[in-house]
Amino acid sequence: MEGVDYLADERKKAQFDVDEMKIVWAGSRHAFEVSDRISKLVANDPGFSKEERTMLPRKELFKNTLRKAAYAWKLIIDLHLSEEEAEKLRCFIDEPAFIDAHWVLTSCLTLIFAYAKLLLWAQRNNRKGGCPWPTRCKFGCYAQTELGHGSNVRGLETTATFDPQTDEFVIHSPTLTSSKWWPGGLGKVSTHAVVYARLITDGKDHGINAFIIQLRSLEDHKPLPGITIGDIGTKFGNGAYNTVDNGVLRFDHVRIPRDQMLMSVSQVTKVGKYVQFDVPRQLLYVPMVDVRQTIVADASTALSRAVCIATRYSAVRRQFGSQNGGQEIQVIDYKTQQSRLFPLLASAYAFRFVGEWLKRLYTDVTQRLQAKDFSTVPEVHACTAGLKSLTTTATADGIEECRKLCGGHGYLCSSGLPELFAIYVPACTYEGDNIVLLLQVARYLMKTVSQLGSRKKPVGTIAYMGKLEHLMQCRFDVEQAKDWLKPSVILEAFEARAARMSVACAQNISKFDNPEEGFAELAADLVEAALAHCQLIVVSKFIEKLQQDIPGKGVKQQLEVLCGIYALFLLHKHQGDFLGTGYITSKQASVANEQLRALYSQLRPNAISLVDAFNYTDHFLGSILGRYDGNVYPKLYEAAWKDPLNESDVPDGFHEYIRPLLKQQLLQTARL
Ligand SMILES: CCCCCCCCCCCCCCCCCCCCCCC/C=C/C(=O)SCCNC(=O)CCNC(=O)[C@H](O)C(C)(C)COP(=O)(O)OP(=O)(O)OC[C@H]1O[C@@H](n2cnc3c(N)ncnc32)[C@H](O)[C@@H]1OP(=O)(O)O
Ligand SMILES: Cc1cc2nc3c(=O)[nH]c(=O)nc-3n(C[C@H](O)[C@H](O)[C@H](O)COP(=O)(O)OP(=O)(O)OC[C@H]3O[C@@H](n4cnc5c(N)ncnc54)[C@H](O)[C@@H]3O)c2cc1C
Repeated sequence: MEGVDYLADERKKAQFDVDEMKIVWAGSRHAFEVSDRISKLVANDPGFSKEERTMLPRKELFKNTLRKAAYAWKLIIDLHLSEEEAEKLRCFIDEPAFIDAHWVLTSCLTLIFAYAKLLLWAQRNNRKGGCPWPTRCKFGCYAQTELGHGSNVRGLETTATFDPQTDEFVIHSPTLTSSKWWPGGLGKVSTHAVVYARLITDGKDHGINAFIIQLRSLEDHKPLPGITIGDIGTKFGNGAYNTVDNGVLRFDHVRIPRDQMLMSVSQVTKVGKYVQFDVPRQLLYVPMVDVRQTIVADASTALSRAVCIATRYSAVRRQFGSQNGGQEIQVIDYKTQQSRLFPLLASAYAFRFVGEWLKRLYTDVTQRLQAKDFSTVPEVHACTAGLKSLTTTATADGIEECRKLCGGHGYLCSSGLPELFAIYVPACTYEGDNIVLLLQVARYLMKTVSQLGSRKKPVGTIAYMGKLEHLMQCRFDVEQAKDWLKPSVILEAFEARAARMSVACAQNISKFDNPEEGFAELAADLVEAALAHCQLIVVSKFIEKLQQDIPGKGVKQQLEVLCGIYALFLLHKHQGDFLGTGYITSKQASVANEQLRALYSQLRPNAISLVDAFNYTDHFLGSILGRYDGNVYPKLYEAAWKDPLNESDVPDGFHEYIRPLLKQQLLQTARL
C-alpha cells in the first residue's frame, strides 16, 4: 500500500528531538539547510537517476557518468551554486567520477587548475562579461602511482631529465613498471596531469618532484605525441567504481617547459642548477594529506548510509517467535542483531565528529603553512594517515556487516549494499594502503616516546604521553557498571592502553642493535599500537563534542549513549589489550560488557529516529530495504520484474543451450 509508513510505530518511540539531532549531524543549522535542499534537488531530478547503474555495460555506464557530470556542471552555473553547494551536489549525486580527482587537485593546486573555481567566481562576479571557462577547458588528474610502485613513493621510476640546451624537462617512462597506473580521470578524460617523477639534472638524481603535463590535445582530445594513455580495465563490482576511468600512462621522451615543474620545495634554474628551498620536502605530499582528511569526513556518510539501511530493515524484518498466529519478532530485537548493529550506528556518529575536528586541524595547518610555520606538519600527517586508516577499514567492514545483517535480501543489488561496498572498499587502499599508513603513525609514536626525556613536550593528540609515568602505573579502581559511563574513566582507560602499547613496542625495538630492523620485526605490534592511539583520538573527540552546548530535548542524552557504546564496544573487542597491559582486571572487563548491554537496551527505542537524523532521501540511500516508509516486500517484488533477464519468459540462449539438453534428457529417460 502506497503512502503507509510501516515504521511509524518505531518513530513514535523516539525519546529525543529528531530535528535537532539532524542539525548536530549536519554540523550546523546552515549546513543542514544546504544539505536538505541539495539532496532534494538531486532526488527529484530524473537526470540523476541511479536505478539501472548496476545493470549497464561499462561503456554505457561511463558515458552516463559523463552525462551526469556535464549536467551537474550546468546546474552549478545555472543555479549559481556556491562551492559548498557544489560539494553537496557531488555527494548526493552519489557517483564516483573523473571530476572527484580533478576537484581535489583544484583545491590543492589552486594556482595550477584555477579554472574550476574561476568558473564559479565568474558566474558570481562577471555575469555580463561572459564566462572565461570555455577557453580554459582543462581537466586534471593526479598521476603518482606506477604499475610497479604505489606505497613506496620514493621508488617511483618515471624520469624528468633537465635539458639546459632547450630549457626543458624530458619526461620518460624507462620501463614497463614505470607506467603510471591507477590515476582516476586519466584513462579517458584528463587533458592535464600532475605527474610525480625523479628529477635529474646533470646526471644527478634529486628524488621525486611534481610536474604539470598536458596529455591530450585541447582540439581533438587525442593523446599528444610521445604519450600513450588508456583505461586500466574493469574493476570490482557491478556499476560501482567502474564509472571512473582509472588510467595507464607512458611517456616517450616528452618535452615540457622548465616552468612546469611545481617548484614549491626546490627549483631548477635556467642553467640547470638544482636549488633546495628551506622548507620541508614533505610539502610535496600535502595533496595526500588534503585528500586523506576529506576521506575521513566522507567515511561517516558511507557508514551511516549502510547503517540506515540495516536499521530500518531490521525493524521491518521479522523471524521466529510467533505464538498463536501472532506476529514474529522484529530481528532488531535480537540481542545479537543489536550487538552487531548498534556499535556501527555509534561509529557513524563518532566518525562524523572526528571528521569535523580533523577538518579544523587541517585548516589550521594550511594557515600555518602560509605563514611558513611547519611545526604541526608531522602531527597532521600522523592524524590524517591514522584516521584515514581507522575510519575506512571500519567503514568497509561495517558496510559488509550491514549486508549480512540484512540476510539474503542484503545480497541483492536492489538493497544498495553490494554497490556501496564495492564503491567504498578501495578507500582502504587509495591515498595510502591502510597498513602502510598505520606504520607512519607508529613511527611518529616511537619518535615521541624516544623524545620524552628531552625538553620537547608532547602536544596535540600525543599530549597524553606527557603524563606517561602516571599512565604506566595507574589501575582502574572502580567496580560498578555505571562507573564505565564517566568520560574521565573511559579516557584514562584508552590513554593507558595506548601509552602502554607504544612503550612496550619501543622497549622491544631497543633490544635490537639496529632500530630499523627492530621496527620491521615488530611491525604487527606497532600497527596495533598505532590503532590504539587512533581509537583514543576518536573516543576523545566524541567526549569533547559532548562537552559542547547541545540543544534539543534528549539529544545530548542520546549522544552520550552512542559515545558509551562506541567506547565500550572497542573495549570489549580489544579486551586483550586492556587486560594485557594490566589497566583493568577481567572482572572489570565483564562489568564493562554488562554496561554495554544496558546501553544497547537504552538505544533500541531510538534506533530508527537516530538513523532518520541522517536526513537521507530514498534516492541517496538507493535501497529498497532502507526505504523511509519501510514498504519493503511489495517494492522488492516489483523490482525483480524490472531485471533485464525478466524481459521475456523464455531467455536468450534457450534454443541453443537449454532445449538440446532437455531433449537429451528426455531421450535418456525414454531409454531407461
Ligand atoms: C557524476 C557526478 C558529477 C558531480 C559533479 C559535481 C562537481 C562538483 C565537485 C564537487 C566537489 C568534489 C569534492 C571531492 C571530494 C573527493 C573525495 C575523495 C575522492 C577520493 C579519490 C581517490 C583518489 C585516489 C588517489 C590516490 O590514491 S593518489 C596516490 C596516493 N599514494 C599514496 O598515498 C602512497 C602512500 N605512500 C606514502 O604516502 C609515502 O611514500 C610514505 C608515507 C609511505 C612515506 O614513506 P617513506 O618512509 O619512504 O618516507 P619519505 O622518506 O618519503 O618521508 C619521510 C618523512 O616524511 C614524512 N611524511 C611522509 N608522508 C608525509 C605527508 N603526507 N605529510 C607529511 N609528512 C610526511 C614521514 O613520516 C617521514 O617523517 P620522519 O622523517 O619524521 O620520520
Ligand atoms: C580506486 C583507486 C583509485 C586510485 N586513484 C589513484 C590516483 O588518482 N592517483 C594515483 O597516483 N594513484 C591512485 N591509486 C593508487 C593507490 O594510491 C595505490 O594503489 C595505493 O597507494 C597502494 O599502493 P599499492 O597498490 O602499490 O599497494 P602495495 O604497496 O603494493 O600493497 C600490497 C600489500 O603490501 C603491503 N605493504 C606494502 N608496503 C608495506 C610495508 N612497508 N610494510 C608492510 N606492508 C606493506 C600492503 O599492506 C598490502 O597488503 C588508486 C587506487 C585505487 C584502488
